[in-house]
Amino acid sequence: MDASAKPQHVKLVPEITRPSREEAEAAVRTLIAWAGDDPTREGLLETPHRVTKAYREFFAGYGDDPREVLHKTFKEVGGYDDVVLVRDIPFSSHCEHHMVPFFGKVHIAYLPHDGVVGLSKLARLVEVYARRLQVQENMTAQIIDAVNEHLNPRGAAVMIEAEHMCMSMRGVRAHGALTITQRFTGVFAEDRNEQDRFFAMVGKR
Ligand SMILES: Nc1nc2c(ncn2[C@@H]2O[C@H](COP(=O)(O)OP(=O)(O)OP(=O)(O)O)[C@@H](O)[C@H]2O)c(=O)[nH]1
Ligand SMILES: [Zn+2]
Repeated sequence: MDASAKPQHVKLVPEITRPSREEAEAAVRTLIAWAGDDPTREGLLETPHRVTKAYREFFAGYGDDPREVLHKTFKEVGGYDDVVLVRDIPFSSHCEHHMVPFFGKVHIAYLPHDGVVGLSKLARLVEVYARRLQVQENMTAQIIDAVNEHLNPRGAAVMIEAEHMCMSMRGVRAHGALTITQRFTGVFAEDRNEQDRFFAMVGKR
């Protein structure tokens, strides 16, 4: 869809002035030199172009609207109102502190109130927020807030398990350390049994 055709509510982050492609490529050349290499050598000549192209993909989530992902619900579900859980949704994102990847799995559960959403949409919702500069806690909160706002469930639960490259490739070099964040709302927050059921379904007990 043409970006200009998107509705106003797409503007999820404050307006920023996006630099031109040429300016972004010049910045990549600067970083190559900062790394200690020669941006004019043959193997690196096209790299700034590739990097700016890759950035469009890595950070495509800024142009995505969770409302568009979750607006369509299905009500003919035979009265089904028990938990719907999609677990092990793979994601990769970039930490906003170092701009290096963190990646792992997201588990999302909700107790339907007024219809259900297409299962793929929960994975699409993860992409909306993963393809931005992130911290894991914020991504956890944003996902559950979107589920609550757009599906109005009786309860929701989100857990993210991720490895942060800024903690393994550099800095403390804690290879394999896993960060787990979780958030419960509604029935999941109030009822320990529902939380336990969630943990059992994601294989955490
Ligand atoms: N809470 C949280 N911290 C994160 C996340 N991603 C990266 N970090 C942390 O952000 C912190 C930034 O700390 P600073 O002291 O400002 O930066 P630094 O000197 O590069 O820190 P070190 O990684 O300890 O070398 C580090 O502790 C990272 O591990 C995240 O998703 N959530
Ligand atoms: Zn980091």
